[in-house]
Amino acid sequence: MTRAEEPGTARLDGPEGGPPALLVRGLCKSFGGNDAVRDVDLTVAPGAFVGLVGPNGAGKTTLLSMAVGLLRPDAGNAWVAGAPVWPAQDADRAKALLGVLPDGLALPQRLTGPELLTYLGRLRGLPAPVLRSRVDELLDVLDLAAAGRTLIGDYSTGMRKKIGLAAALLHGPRLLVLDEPFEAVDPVSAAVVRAILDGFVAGGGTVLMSSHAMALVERLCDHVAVLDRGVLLRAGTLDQVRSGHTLEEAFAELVGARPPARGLSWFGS
Ligand SMILES: Nc1ncnc2c1ncn2[C@@H]1O[C@H](COP(=O)(O)OP(=O)(O)OP(=O)(O)O)[C@@H](O)[C@H]1O
Repeated sequence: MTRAEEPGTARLDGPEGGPPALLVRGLCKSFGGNDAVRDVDLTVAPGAFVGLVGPNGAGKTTLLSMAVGLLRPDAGNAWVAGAPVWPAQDADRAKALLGVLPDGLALPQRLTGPELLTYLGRLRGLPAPVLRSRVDELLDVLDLAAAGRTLIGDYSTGMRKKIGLAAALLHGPRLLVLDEPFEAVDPVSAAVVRAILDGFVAGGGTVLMSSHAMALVERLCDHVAVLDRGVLLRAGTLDQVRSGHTLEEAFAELVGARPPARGLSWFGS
């Protein structure tokens, strides 16, 4: 069954069968009295490609961070293919299934891209020949091979995003959770990333990604979730959420009135 539901709860279904790729129940987080995420429920079925959209400050990063084990929730939990994300000491199975590209990823500045991936692959216990060939392939496909001797501290923003994505993909996860994966990525690399993600979903993987790029979400995702002020306003298939409009129009309608667009007074005539 695929349907859009009431605010605060949503199912995002793909093919039937098995536990959800990601189950979120009652996630809440507040910072100093500001409710960043309010009691969010979300069910993402295996094989779904979900776009999480919302205005600046809507709570997307906070929600994704709690769902993957990077930020402790005030309440609620998440499960990856039935494996709990919280408490942290019970999250080994969930983390093995997860590939994460966090917002503002803190990367070791004094390692090169190949060193970082090799280090992470060893931590994940990948056999040496498998690790070597995956590192080479990822660097090649993401156009980072030529920068093999460059320290990550000297990477551009887009290169950092790509090495972060490579790190998320390295161990062959079943669920990718990506915070703004296309931010600062050049158009040629973006096409590569799109192809990687399409192939990942075609192979049975599941993607949940946040983005502000509505056209990109419409092009890539089969499901959309709209978050505003910490509340999940709507979730469902792309067509359900768009309901006959463009996603941008539907989004503007859902998140409601904002101050009207206007120029700056000191530039106006
Ligand atoms: N560590 C923090 N300390 C205090 N407030 C925070 C913290 N992290 C997030 N917030 C607040 O929580 C709310 C949600 O922030 P969040 O970064 O999750 O939004 P977002 O939807 O990802 O925004 P954007 O699209 O601008 O990246 C905002 O009001 C933000 O100021």
